[in-house]
Amino acid sequence: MDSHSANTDSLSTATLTAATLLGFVVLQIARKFFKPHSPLDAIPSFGIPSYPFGFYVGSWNFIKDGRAILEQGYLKYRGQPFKVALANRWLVLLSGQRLIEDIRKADDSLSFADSAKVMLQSEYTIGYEQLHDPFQMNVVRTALTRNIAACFPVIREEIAAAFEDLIPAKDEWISVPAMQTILPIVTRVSNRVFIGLLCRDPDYIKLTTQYTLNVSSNAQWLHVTPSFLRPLAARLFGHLEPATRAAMKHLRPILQHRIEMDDKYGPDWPEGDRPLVVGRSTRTSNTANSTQADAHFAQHQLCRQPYHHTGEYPPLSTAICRPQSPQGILHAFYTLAANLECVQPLREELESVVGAEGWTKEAMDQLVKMDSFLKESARTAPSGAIGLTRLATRDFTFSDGTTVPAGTLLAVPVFAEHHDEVNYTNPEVFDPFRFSRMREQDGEENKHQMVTPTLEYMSFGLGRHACPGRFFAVNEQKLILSHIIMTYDFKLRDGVRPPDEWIAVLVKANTTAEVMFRKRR
Ligand code: HEM
Repeated sequence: MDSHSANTDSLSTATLTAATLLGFVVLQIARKFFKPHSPLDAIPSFGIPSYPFGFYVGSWNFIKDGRAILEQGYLKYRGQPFKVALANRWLVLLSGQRLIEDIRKADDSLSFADSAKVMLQSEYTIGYEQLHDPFQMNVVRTALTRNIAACFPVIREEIAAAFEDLIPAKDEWISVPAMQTILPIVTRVSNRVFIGLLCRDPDYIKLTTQYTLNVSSNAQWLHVTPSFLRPLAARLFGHLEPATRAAMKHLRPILQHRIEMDDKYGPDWPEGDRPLVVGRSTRTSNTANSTQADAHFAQHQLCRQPYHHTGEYPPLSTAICRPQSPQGILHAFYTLAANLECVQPLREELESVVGAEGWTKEAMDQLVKMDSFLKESARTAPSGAIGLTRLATRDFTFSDGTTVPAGTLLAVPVFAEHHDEVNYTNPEVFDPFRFSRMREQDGEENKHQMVTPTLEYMSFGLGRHACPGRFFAVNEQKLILSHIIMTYDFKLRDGVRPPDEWIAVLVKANTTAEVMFRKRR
């Protein structure tokens, strides 16, 4: 190629690039001036520079520092709606009791499942059906919640076995990576309830632990992938299909055994062999007996494309897609290790209550200080900066007259609400027994519990979509923390609570910190 044609080529490339950029700028300006008026225009935006393309700069800033932007927006607009830029859409924030109450009372015009489709990319990361399927909701609401007390012996057994495997109680201090140790323990304990002793299989532990982590990381890149490419991208690079295939290798024999037992015994399935939760679920099926319904449902699932299994089979969809459970325990453990003065009062309460009642659900209900400690930990370290995410499925008008059009994504800045002095005295202070003190007042004994969502405390959401797994989750957290407190002395290797890790509005408890354990003296 001679130098003249090389120059011409680079000139035409530069011209083409400049023309493309110019075209893009003109298109954006034209869109700004000619786009139809939207009710969203009336809602003030926050964190968006006023120059052209400010939306994109704002959305980039939000990815980097979403929590701080929300806190500042909250301080400016508390009680009024404001909006921030997400990668490709607005997110409208609603705060203050009046607007939160509107969300609480709303029907399906504000949809939780559709918001998960956007925020979690649930269709590709979990399986869309999982958030809709009445089967799994019924498993959690009825079969799981009603059987918590019956599950106690196996949960306790699994906690003891898992800790002994991963943190053997020795006389000398041993150091372990906190996240890599606690996450598999919690996953294993939850899975024991759903799938029995398969929960101990190292391959299954790895699979389910990794699955939990993949849900949020894959949701992030899928969120910025153009929507028409998502099905392909998820199929090529996502975790759902390979994880489902790998899990079904383990689950298939269990399901088949359950089906065979059901065919043989029907309702008289021998008690010892009966699954703890799935076999007792109540479903909306017309099948007369629920065990049979479950077994045939599972069989039906096996016949379908693997892509859909994860979303519909409870051991996978219900137990392991809940990263909040291990996260909640990890947060609480870091906080306890950073506030060792709390250990003695918690031990005394445990010794007194469990000494009298044994390791029962009734005993867990009486652990008022433990409940307060865990609730305060969840208040100060919720699973993210926002909660109560909803998608408007039709135009929706709030009680202050604000209208959002169908398709708008909404959320409450929960972290900011949890740190507002309107809601809490000294909100920045970690006060482990603030809720147990409240319960000492006459008439307040049964209030302020961790499982009770309120307008000021939204770690489990609020209203008709408030987490149905919270009764199980809180009992599990109490049992695990109790085991740690009664079995070990522990401390943070570096002496201070390791910082949480934020990306945009999501938070993870520190992933690299080491913690130290020895047998309790
Ligand atoms: C500490 C642990 C957990 C936390 C912090 C948590 C938190 C939440 C939150 C914030 C929501 C959304 C509520 C709303 O927007 O109003 C939710 C929904 C849900 N959670 Fe949990 N969760 C936990 C554990 C669990 C467990 C262990 C299960 C099942 C065994 C579970 C099952 C569900 C289900 C099925 C929904 C969807 C509810 C619906 O569609 O109406 N969660 N959870």
